[in-house]
Amino acid sequence: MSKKRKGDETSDINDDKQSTQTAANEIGSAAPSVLSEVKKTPVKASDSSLEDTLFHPNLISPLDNDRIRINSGFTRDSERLKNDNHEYEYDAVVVGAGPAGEAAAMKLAKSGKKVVVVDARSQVGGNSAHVGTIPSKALRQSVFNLINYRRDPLFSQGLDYYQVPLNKVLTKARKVVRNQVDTHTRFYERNQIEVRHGWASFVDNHTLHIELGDGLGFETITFNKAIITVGSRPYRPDLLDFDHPRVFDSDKILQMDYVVKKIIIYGAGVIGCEYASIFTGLGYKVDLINNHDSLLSYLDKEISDALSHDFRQFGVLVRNNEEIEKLETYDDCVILYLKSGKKIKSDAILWSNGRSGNTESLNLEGIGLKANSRGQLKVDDTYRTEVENIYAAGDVIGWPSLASAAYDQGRCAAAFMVGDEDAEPVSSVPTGIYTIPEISSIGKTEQELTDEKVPYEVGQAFFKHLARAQIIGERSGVLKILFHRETLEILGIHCYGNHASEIIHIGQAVMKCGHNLEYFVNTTFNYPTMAEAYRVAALNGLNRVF
Ligand SMILES: Cc1cc2nc3c(=O)[nH]c(=O)nc-3n(C[C@H](O)[C@H](O)[C@H](O)COP(=O)(O)OP(=O)(O)OC[C@H]3O[C@@H](n4cnc5c(N)ncnc54)[C@H](O)[C@@H]3O)c2cc1C
Ligand SMILES: NC(=O)c1ccc[n+]([C@@H]2O[C@H](COP(=O)([O-])OP(=O)(O)OC[C@H]3O[C@@H](n4cnc5c(N)ncnc54)[C@H](O)[C@@H]3O)[C@@H](O)[C@H]2O)c1
Repeated sequence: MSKKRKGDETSDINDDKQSTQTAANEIGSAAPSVLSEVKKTPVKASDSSLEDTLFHPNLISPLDNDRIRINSGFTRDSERLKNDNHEYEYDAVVVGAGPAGEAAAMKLAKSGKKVVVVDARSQVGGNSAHVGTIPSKALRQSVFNLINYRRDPLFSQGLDYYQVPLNKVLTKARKVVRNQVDTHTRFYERNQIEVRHGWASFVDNHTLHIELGDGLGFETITFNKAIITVGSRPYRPDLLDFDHPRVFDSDKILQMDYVVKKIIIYGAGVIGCEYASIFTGLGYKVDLINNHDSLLSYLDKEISDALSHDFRQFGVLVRNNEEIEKLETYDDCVILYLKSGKKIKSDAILWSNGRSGNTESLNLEGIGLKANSRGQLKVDDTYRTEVENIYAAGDVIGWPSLASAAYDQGRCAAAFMVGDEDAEPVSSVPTGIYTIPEISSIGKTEQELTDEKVPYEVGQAFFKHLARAQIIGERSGVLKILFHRETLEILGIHCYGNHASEIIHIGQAVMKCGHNLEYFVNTTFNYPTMAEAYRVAALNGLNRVF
């Protein structure tokens, strides 16, 4: 009779596994499912058939017939690259390899679909990686570093102040773009997603024409379903001659190769404000022409005011409620005439007044679709267009026109396409504006809560009082938490200051988890940190409640 000793329970489990494995091998099922079976079946010490069995480890012999098969249930690889049951070459085609297209393609591939991505550029990444988010943020970072360097007395003594050519600071941005393209190219490769380069247009609901360029002619492919993720491009009114070397939009500005002293930025949306920060940081004088009566009027009013104040401090001349009448271009300058009668002379103009969806070249008539006047497509809650097998996501559907949301929308569109039951359309998106300093927010503004007659209260933390902010030399900045004065539910968070776009995510997570303001008071924050602003703001707000 065997004796029970330390580890007996383990030996029982192993013994049980052994016997189950033998049975499993006979019917060809996989070892891993056996292991999970073992965990579910507790072994009783009094089981007499096991008591006589000695403990021994599971020995693997390459000479026996045990083989771990790929179709064990752990992976769907075996199903990948097999078409669904239909007559077309591909289960799905994704038109556009920006964030929306990439996310859609990844989700489709992971769901076992045969997918092809078509993009007009010779590299993946979309406008986001080539001319939008990535180069502008990398450029901003270089300018931010330059500003800090100039401000720091350790480095700035004896430093000649000169205007830095945009092209010079763009060197770093180009490197980041290249790295991003490499990273995203690998994603497609690793997931065995075919990528074709050329301009796509629809022949009909199941056929795509691809113009290959470079005299290579064209090809046609057939597909069961499609996702349109063609993104957007700067809106170019006929009023301006964009071929002139002093007239730029946000794509063309990345090619500017001369130094200017003054620049007009027409359009004070997100792009206009971000570039106003970049150009003043480079030492240029900026005239920022705003069609509205305040900057980024959808933001918290105090934050919009703080941005205007800081812009003025840094030499941006903000001109509100103005509209273009005409632009004259000369070899050595441009002159902007405004409807108010003003005229502004400058070295160049950056037009940043909105974007249009890239739908013209898609031959939408071929599939019975029509875009709106801004080239955007209408979709339902599942990202399906009015044509049953055609979906759309990203900038081409309009709101919110952000890379962050485009990625989620693309993934969700594909999830709905493959019938995922838990897919949810994108609804709450944080704002992240990379001016210097940054702005970020989530939830409602004071104006919205006042209009809705919600009894809210405000908690504030000014960065200049935080130890971490003082250490890193942060001069301006504020975190505002708006909360319901009775339930303490967090209703909105608004942040102005460097790292705002990171700081906001702490609040976003807390809101999403359903915690109220007390979370920030009952949680110990690292010290010194910028995150500590949440505790300071929460206490400040609670002190107002009576
Ligand atoms: C200057 C600037 C800064 C920005 N900064 C930010 C930021 O900081 N944060 C943020 O979240 N968002 C930012 N955005 C917005 C962000 O870039 C867009 O929301 C994002 O690129 C949209 O992604 P998308 O997948 O819809 O399309 P896109 O990135 O526009 O990609 C679409 C792709 O489709 C291709 N395509 C178009 N038509 C065809 C066709 N007929 N056939 C084949 N291919 C075609 C294009 O070549 C392109 O590669 C910024 C935008 C700009 C312009
Ligand atoms: N940090 C960021 O998140 C970030 C940075 C830059 C750009 N973006 C995205 O890029 C988009 C474009 O930014 P923007 O600053 O150029 O413009 P915007 O969308 O903020 O609009 C600026 C102005 O142009 C008008 N407009 C927009 N599209 C138009 C069109 N097709 N025809 C005529 N007028 C039009 C608008 O009504 C507005 O008055 C934004 O929607 C923004 O989401 C985001």
